[in-house]
Amino acid sequence: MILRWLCRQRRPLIDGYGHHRRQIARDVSTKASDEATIALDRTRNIGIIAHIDAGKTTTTERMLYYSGFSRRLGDVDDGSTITDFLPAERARGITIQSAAITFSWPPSTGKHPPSAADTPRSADPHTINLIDTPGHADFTFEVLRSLRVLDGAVCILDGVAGVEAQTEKVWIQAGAYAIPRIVFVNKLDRDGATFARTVQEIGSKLNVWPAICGMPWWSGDGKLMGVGDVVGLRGLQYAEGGDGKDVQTSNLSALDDLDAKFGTELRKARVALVELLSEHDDEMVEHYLEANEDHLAISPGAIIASLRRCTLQSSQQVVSVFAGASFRNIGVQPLLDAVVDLLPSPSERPDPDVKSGPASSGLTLTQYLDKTVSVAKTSKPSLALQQMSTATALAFKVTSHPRHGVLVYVRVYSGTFTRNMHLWNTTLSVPERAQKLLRMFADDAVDVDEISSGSIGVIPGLKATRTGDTLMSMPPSVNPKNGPPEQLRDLQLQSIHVPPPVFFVSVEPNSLAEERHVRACLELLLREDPSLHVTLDEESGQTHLSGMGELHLEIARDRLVQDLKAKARIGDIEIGYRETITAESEEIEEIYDRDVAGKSSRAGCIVSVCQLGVASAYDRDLADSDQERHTLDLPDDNLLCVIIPPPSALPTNLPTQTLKSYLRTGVLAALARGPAHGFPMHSTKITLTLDHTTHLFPNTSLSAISSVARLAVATALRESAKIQDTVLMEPVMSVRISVPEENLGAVVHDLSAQRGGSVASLDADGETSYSADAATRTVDVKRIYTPPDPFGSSTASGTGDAVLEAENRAIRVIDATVPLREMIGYLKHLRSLSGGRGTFTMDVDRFEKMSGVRMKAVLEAMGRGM
Ligand SMILES: Nc1nc2c(ncn2[C@@H]2O[C@H](COP(=O)(O)OP(=O)(O)OP(=O)(O)O)[C@@H](O)[C@H]2O)c(=O)[nH]1
Repeated sequence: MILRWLCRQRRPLIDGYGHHRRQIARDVSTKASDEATIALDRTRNIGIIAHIDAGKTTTTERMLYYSGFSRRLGDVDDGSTITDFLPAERARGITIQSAAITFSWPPSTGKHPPSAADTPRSADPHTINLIDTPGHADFTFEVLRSLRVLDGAVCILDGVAGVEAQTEKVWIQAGAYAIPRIVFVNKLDRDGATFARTVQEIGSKLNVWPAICGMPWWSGDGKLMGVGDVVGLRGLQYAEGGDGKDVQTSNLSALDDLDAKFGTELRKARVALVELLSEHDDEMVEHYLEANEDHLAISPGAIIASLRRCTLQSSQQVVSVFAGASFRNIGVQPLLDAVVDLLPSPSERPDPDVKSGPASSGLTLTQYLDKTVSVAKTSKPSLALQQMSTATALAFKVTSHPRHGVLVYVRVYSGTFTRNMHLWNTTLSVPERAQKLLRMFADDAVDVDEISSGSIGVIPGLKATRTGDTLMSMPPSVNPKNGPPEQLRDLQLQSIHVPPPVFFVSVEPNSLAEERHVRACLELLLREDPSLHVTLDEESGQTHLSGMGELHLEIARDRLVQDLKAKARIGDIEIGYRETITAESEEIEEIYDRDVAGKSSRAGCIVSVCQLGVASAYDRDLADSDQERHTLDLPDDNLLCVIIPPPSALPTNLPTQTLKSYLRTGVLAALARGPAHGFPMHSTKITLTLDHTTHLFPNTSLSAISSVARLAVATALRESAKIQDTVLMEPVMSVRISVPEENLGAVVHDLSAQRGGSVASLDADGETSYSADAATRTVDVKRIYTPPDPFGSSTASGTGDAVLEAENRAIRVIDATVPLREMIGYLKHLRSLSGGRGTFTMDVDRFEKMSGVRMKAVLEAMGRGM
């Protein structure tokens, strides 16, 4: 249509058909690129983050309802939500997987003439890709991998509980990815809700200035009726018991008749908002002066623009705060407007960093592609063109769908992925094919022809791609099996650090016949969730599945047995101890010589093992030898040092990288089982020497290389254990506990006397979390404006409210390190010590050697004995 129109318009002006066609193509492509720019500008990739139970799923359900995506309001409590669709989520009423869902806000009507320059962004429909993340600490990794691909986040706070421990943690993580955030204070309908204290905690615990844009509007008897729009100077009253679509709007003069006190408070809030913005945004000062220093005369458009500038500052100092109660359908539409008005489009986000091979390249994606293009331009122009159009994406989630099979969720960072495209997985160096492309609407999928830069979409049917892998489009001229041009082969988007697993279960197929299916299910589970690990103990034949927390493994177990129908016995959840050697082994020479699948295969190597950080008797200077040393970091602080022939001395089927990779696989298999107690090895240095005259043979295969490395390391570990006993190491957690002041003594005593914990710091009086590093705290809590609450001790509004300060002071924060074993079931105990008010978060701090007495107790409890 566009093309025909252009033809008619341009025919008299052109002088030749070729020129004509080029001109049209240019015009069409300019128009297409304008459309693409507008589409990108009108896209928001956002996440919802919060502490468990703050109301993320309930709020998401409202968003879907108001956007027209769903026609009914889902309820977490009766298991009818759209985003929590896994059976385990519905049964437990919690979010486990991040769900990605796309909708339009404001609802799209199909026809949208361009808006005038001064209308807010939220006047035009935007495509919102929303990810509802889990709040439970065991799923932190799930949150992290979602944050990695988001451009902005809505942080939901529970108006009764305030800023909770998990919120602080996720807030800091979002800050580390420089993700702009806005806050929604939810559950303000509940008894005991306090907007004022929650807002103060945003300053004291999250170290960011709260800019109140929406405030609760309570009736005289303390019932939440609606919200005050501080930017638009309006009161929004929601029909009681309604679905939230019936909203009565009152301007200031109407408010003065309706609820004069609230009108006065709304004016105060506007003054405080303009004052705060003026401190962080020079343009707001200009508006203020232009408005003759009248805070109320500044236009809402100017305020929204200022809030947006502050939200997008590289280190966010000001956060816009909105109020409501999702469950009562109050305050969600203004929050949606804020998502569009304040959070960035993909084009406003920094270019992602990339690494080349295992190391960071120090370049962003665009810089990297530009660099390879300029190199290629000098040699081969066609290559330059291919690289310019390279589409790259990060696979941030893999899941298996009952109807669509394995789905890989991707965030596209450059170019456009189209249907039927040949792809290259640069992390695994394997080709893939995108036969179909989908856009997900929670559990439903719609076919699309392309997924363009800045978008989130789904590629079904990929064979190998896992969460965290980088995918790249293949130029049509290249044989897909050979991979992309050399300069691009190694390009990877930064992946996500996976912390070490601390719990495990054994998985045993019910019968030999089930083994293959169980293995396939475990493989799928690992593709979905890289924070799970599977190790196969070659000697006992047992498979161990390990993860980050008890709930994490419980859910993995349910998924394996109930959803994927793996017929296997799953053992009890146990702590993942590690084993370490205390003596250096001698050098062990191993020659592997076996028939594999009817073919004889032979390889050899020499191995010695010692404790990491202890000088080895077998360290030798390679200056005069023809060998090369390569050092490889392995999980669990193990280190592999391989001494191998230089590339020129290696057979052609064994290039250095391949040789190292197969040696590494063999060594990892041996390290999975300690020699005395069968726990994975920790802090072990392995020196493996491979001589081309004595260890490589004409029939040396890759599997023989792995096997000889595994056997030699296992023997060396046993030899070391014969010289001196191995020691167990246990996970020690870094724990942050929040408790009321009056319970502080009891909790600290319990930690140090009963649980072997060591308290690292207690916050100073009146300070909360950020006080641990007071130097980094920039927010002066006394200067934060808060409107009055109908409940609780604070009734007076204003800044520096002494009552609120006293309330803040009542909660103290303890930072400690405690062995994980002592933290099992701790939440229940903490609740009993603190009248139900204590909360905590924990992460793995380190693995620590256990004393003989402690080790004995642990082994006895496991029925193993020393
Ligand atoms: N009174 C009241 N209850 C609410 C409100 N919002 C959510 N709830 C309730 O709070 C509980 C938790 O809500 P969810 O939406 O599941 O919270 P979540 O943050 O998604 O929880 P996780 O996914 O498990 O982290 C449910 O019982 C909701 O009905 C609200 O505004 N007011």
